[in-house]
Amino acid sequence: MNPAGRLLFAAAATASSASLASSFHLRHRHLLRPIRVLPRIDRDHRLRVSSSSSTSSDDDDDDDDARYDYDLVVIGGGSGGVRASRIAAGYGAKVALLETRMTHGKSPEYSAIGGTCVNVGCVPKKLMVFASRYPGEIKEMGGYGWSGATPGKFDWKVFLENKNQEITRLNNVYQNFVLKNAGVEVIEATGSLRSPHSVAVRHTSTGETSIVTAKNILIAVGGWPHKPDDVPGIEHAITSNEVFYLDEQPRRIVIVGGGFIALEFACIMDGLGSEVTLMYRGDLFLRGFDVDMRVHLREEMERNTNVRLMFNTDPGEIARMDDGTLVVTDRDGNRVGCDAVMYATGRRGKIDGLNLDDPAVGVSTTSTGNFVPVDDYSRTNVPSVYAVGDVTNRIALTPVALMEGHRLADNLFGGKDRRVDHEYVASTVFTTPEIGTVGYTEEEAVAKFGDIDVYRNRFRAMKHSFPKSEAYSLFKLIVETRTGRVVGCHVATDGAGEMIQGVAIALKMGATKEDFDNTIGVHPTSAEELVTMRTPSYHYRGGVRMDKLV
Ligand SMILES: Cc1cc2nc3c(=O)[nH]c(=O)nc-3n(C[C@H](O)[C@H](O)[C@H](O)COP(=O)(O)OP(=O)(O)OC[C@H]3O[C@@H](n4cnc5c(N)ncnc54)[C@H](O)[C@@H]3O)c2cc1C
Ligand SMILES: NC(=O)c1ccc[n+]([C@@H]2O[C@H](COP(=O)([O-])OP(=O)(O)OC[C@H]3O[C@@H](n4cnc5c(N)ncnc54)[C@H](O)[C@@H]3O)[C@@H](O)[C@H]2O)c1
Repeated sequence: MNPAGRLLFAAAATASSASLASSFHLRHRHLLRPIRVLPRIDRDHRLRVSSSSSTSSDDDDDDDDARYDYDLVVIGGGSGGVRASRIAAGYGAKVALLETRMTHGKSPEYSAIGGTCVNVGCVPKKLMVFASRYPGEIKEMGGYGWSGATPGKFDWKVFLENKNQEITRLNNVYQNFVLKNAGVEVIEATGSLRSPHSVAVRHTSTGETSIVTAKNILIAVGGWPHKPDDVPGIEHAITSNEVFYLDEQPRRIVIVGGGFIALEFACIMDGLGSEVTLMYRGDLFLRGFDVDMRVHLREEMERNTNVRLMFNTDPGEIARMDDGTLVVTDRDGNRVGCDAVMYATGRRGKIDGLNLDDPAVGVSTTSTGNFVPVDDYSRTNVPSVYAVGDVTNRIALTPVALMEGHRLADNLFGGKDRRVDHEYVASTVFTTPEIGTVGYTEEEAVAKFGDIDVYRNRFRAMKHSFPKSEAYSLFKLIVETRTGRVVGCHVATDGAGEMIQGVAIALKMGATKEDFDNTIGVHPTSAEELVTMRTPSYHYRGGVRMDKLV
């Protein structure tokens, strides 16, 4: 199971998405009702009512569609919201999408059209990953015969300026091409629910609020970084939102957390030349990932980065000094001086202000985490209100939000019946090396299947071997013995993200180890290891590890 999903679905610690889904159904039986698939909508056939002058009533007669201003109002212009509205409009639905800002920036929102991923997530993060890897490349050049190369000096301001230009370009593409061309009405406004069929629209430019009505409402507001509130001085700490807009590169940074964001930024900031201390409260970071991969990454980071790894520790206090620097004192009294403290301690649904708990709205939320629970069709407990993406606390990844939004639009307006499918979702932690993963970890597979065969190889890739760098790759395949099916693949290597995408297709199709064996490799690559590991490294029978079968 995808680690992100596994963590998020911790309560439903079952091993397949089918069982995840059924456990979800048991817990949320009250949410379930038969899905009603609508016929394709004839765009020109419908009565259109100006959004500002609407007087539509809110009672629940679904058949009288014409009295609503829109077929669909989407709150939140991120991955899930953009995809749902674009596809819905493509089917002919009248769609309005509300997003608080059209341009990213250092503002209370940080995000803008395109959502977290585009503005303060995947995209700027990946640009920073690219920037951070040049020094490593240059270090190895000597082995290849280049002399005199040095990485020079990283200019944070230049990078940020270029990054900001790129994100502004993407904001424009989303607003003026992706959505406009699809026929979606994009409104720069903040939405909140007034009833199951009406949304208050607070326009960002004027501050004025109007009410629009919709046959269907989609909550796609995403998430927001969460900082614990029991640490004195926590107000001095930044999150991933702010790190993309810091005026200066912190010379020393303390990063708190042990998940995707903490690990990625530890490697990024190290590569860019900051002194990094990673504080993680557990024994080993990336909980939920295959244990071998976690250990391997720790070893690689210890050997090849300057990141100071502090486990079993948590900040007890953050204090600002007279000179503006910060001191983090951990719960054991260790003091670490720095210029910035970044918390990457998880994210919560951004539902504040959505008015969901108003009795006139009545959308259920979780008691912790500000999430909106939904079923396999992304339905909330209120028939006309749906939710997709991070706010639903399923798997917090962009492609998952895209799939959820797409399927919802297919169901509502495309005459289809498509449940969301969270099985075999691949993901990658963009550390150096990257950790790519799809399917079950070794630990999960043993617990679920009892009998498994594990193929494992640790090696030095040709690129690093030649300059004699101490950088290693680790590849693992987890095979269910009974069926021969490959149920998990985990790779720690350069380009793991590019590699794991292809493997995910094979696993999704149910590929067996024999299928992998019958596949001819691409030579010379690291990826060919996936089809050349012929002998199991060890086995489990009845849940017991055996180095050799007897
Ligand atoms: C630092 C970081 C790095 C990441 N890297 C990756 C990665 O490499 N790969 C990956 O797959 N995922 C990554 N993610 C996760 C990914 O960004 C999210 O899973 C994805 O953006 C979720 O999409 P969404 O549609 O649920 O919400 P979002 O993309 O968060 O979009 C929600 C939008 O709604 C707007 N909004 C909120 N409330 C309102 C309101 N009331 N009215 C109007 N608008 C509102 C917000 O401004 C926001 O733009 C990363 C996340 C972070 C924080
Ligand atoms: N490459 C990617 O695909 C990518 C990158 C970044 C983020 N994401 C998505 O965004 C989500 C959020 O990322 P994240 O890293 O913030 O969350 P996360 O859930 O991955 O990690 C949170 C970490 O914070 C720790 N933590 C939680 N509360 C704490 C506390 N009070 N004190 C100390 N530590 C605490 C947890 O133990 C965990 O290690 C991820 O789960 C992932 O789905 C994906």
